[in-house]
Formats: sequence, structure tokens, C-alpha cells
Amino acid sequence: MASRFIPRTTFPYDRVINWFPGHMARGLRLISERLNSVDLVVEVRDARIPLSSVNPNFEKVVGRRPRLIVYNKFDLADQSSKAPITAAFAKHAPMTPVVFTSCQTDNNIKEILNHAAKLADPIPQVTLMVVGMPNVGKSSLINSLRRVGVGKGKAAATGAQPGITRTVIGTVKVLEDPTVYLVDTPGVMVPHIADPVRSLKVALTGGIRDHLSDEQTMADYLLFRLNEFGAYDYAKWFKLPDDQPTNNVDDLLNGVAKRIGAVVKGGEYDMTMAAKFFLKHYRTGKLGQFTLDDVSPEALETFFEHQKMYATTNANPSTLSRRQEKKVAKLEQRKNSRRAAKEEE
Ligand SMILES: Nc1nc2c(ncn2[C@@H]2O[C@H](COP(=O)(O)OP(=O)(O)OP(=O)(O)O)[C@@H](O)[C@H]2O)c(=O)[nH]1
Repeated sequence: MASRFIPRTTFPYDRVINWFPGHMARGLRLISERLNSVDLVVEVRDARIPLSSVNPNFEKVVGRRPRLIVYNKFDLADQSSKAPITAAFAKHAPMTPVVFTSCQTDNNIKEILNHAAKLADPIPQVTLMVVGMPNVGKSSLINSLRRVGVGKGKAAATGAQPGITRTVIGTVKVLEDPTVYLVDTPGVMVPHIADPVRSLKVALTGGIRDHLSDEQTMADYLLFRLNEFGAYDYAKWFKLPDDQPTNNVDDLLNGVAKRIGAVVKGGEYDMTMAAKFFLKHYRTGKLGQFTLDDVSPEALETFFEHQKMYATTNANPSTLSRRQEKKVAKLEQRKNSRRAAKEEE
């Protein structure tokens, strides 16, 4: 019985999956070049990995520009994650609006348009720039904004695999009155994700091309997390013996392969095809809604502290307020006196 099942408590994994093709470096450059003609940066993150889908490179490029954070694909995430994230933003970044959206249902899309329209008070025309890691749903968001704002169809190509948008497309009108334009940009990955498990989470949610991260390892990690959440429905879905959950990915994939008839020559089960099917099931929400990052108040506190440090040491001083400039100068001064003291030793 499932109640007697003891899930694994660790997932040893030390491989780092890196994926930073040329169009991403170019994309980052283009974002930085277009920034001066943009009134608001809309940074899209994946609500299933609210911390792991943050690219510190955006902090460097976007600096202290007015920004709105969108946690997209919220239909696939644990709905209880919204409250702690909202509270952490209210405490650490009260001037940054946060919106939780679903482009599948256009949920909360209007809220983004409302924020943009508010900016149109002193300026006649507002331009937004959408940035984010690959596959977080930037193009889908543009299409949703256009659908909700001006009732028009698809303007940007979307796809289940990352890396569909490869260059900055022209501006797209998403609201008539006031006029709001939007610029799509290519998804930009972190050039080097130091934490192996973080790279696995990004891959599992579709941010890295599947073949680069190995489907069976991703399936194993997904099984580990489902068991950790006590989400054992997969056992019934894939008709595992006695509907029992398992810690063994081969047992699971055998069940999946049998269920979908994934057999190769000689009658063996096709484990890669089974793993792909299992991943697709998860990615389309059929196994439930999960948030893979720790969003406890303590974890969010650490995250924001880290972000603050990063932003303070990397932000472009020309975009800082005088108070922030003073803080950066103070930090620099402290750093210099520490260096001088060391040299004297
Ligand atoms: N369930 C769900 N799926 C979504 C949502 N938004 C986008 N998707 C799906 O996620 C996949 C990626 O969406 P895109 O809009 O192409 O993502 P992107 O960020 O533009 O991708 P890149 O081209 O890699 O930069 C597609 O299969 C979309 O249908 C959402 O809110 N909910």
C-alpha cells in the first residue's frame, strides 16, 4: 500500500548541463541596446521554478530599470506558492509589481496591461520589453497580451522546445488607448549554472533542450520529486503493479512503455520514448501542480539577500538613484580600504 512506501530522501547528481548558443549572447546584447527606448521591462519567470528561472545576467543588463515580474505557467505550479512570493516582494522589492499568469487561459493578463496603461499618464506611448530565460512563455505572453488587449491573433511563434525566438522581433501593438507596444526578445540562459540540481530543474521544466540533459535522468529526478511531494497518482496512471509507487525509474518506465506500447525491435521496451512520454505528462499538468523550488520564507529571504548583493555590485550606476549611488560608493570604499589593509599586511 502507498502508505507503507518510503520515498528516497536524496538525489545524488553532479552533472552540470550548460546551454548557451550564440544567439543568446547576441540576444543579451540586443536587449541592452534596445533598453534606452523601453519604458518597462517585463521579466518572465517560470512559476514552477520561481527562483531557478531567474537569470542574474538580467540584473546586470536591466539594472535598476522599472521592471514588472511575471510568474507565468502558474496553472502548472503549486497555487500556495503565490502568497510567500508576494510577501517576499512586498518586503524586499515593494516597487516591483509581481503578476502570476497563465497564457493557456489568459489568466491575469489584463493586470499587466493595467500596469502598462498607468505609465501612459505622463508619456503618450508606452513600450514594454519582454525578457526571460528560454521557454518560460515570453512569446505566448505577447500573444496573450495582444489577444486580450487588441483582440488580435498570434504575433510571435511559440514552441514546446526552448530556443524558438532567436532574435528581437519588431514592436507589436498590445493596447490601443493608451498605445502600448511590446518587444519580444530571445530567451537567454545563464551561461554557467553552477548548481547541478538547479540545471536539472531548468531542464525538467523545458528550459534546456531535452537531448542535452538526457530524458531518463530527468524522468528519474521527476519521479524523486513526485514521491517527495507524496504525489503517487502516476502509479495508477501507468498501471504499476498493485498501483504501488516506486523509487526505481526503470520500474516506472517499464510501466509507461507497456501502457503506451513503446517497444523496440526484439520486444524490448523503449525507455527513452517512455521517459519522453512521462515528461510530457508532467509538463502538460496531467500529474498535478508542483513548485520545484523551495519558497519557504527562509529560502526567499536568502534569495533576496543574494539578489540584492548581486544587483548592488553589478548595476550600471547611471540607472541608480542618488541613494543607491551612495550605497554603491560606500561598498566600493569599504572594498578598497579592505584591499589597502591587506596590501599593508
Ligand atoms: N501550461 C502553460 N503552458 C504555457 C504557458 N505559457 C506558455 N506555455 C507553453 O510553453 C511553451 C513555451 O512557450 P513560448 O512562448 O514559446 O516560450 P518562450 O519563452 O518564447 O521560448 P523561447 O523561444 O525559448 O525564448 C509552449 O509550448 C507554450 O504553449 C502557460 O502559462 N501555461
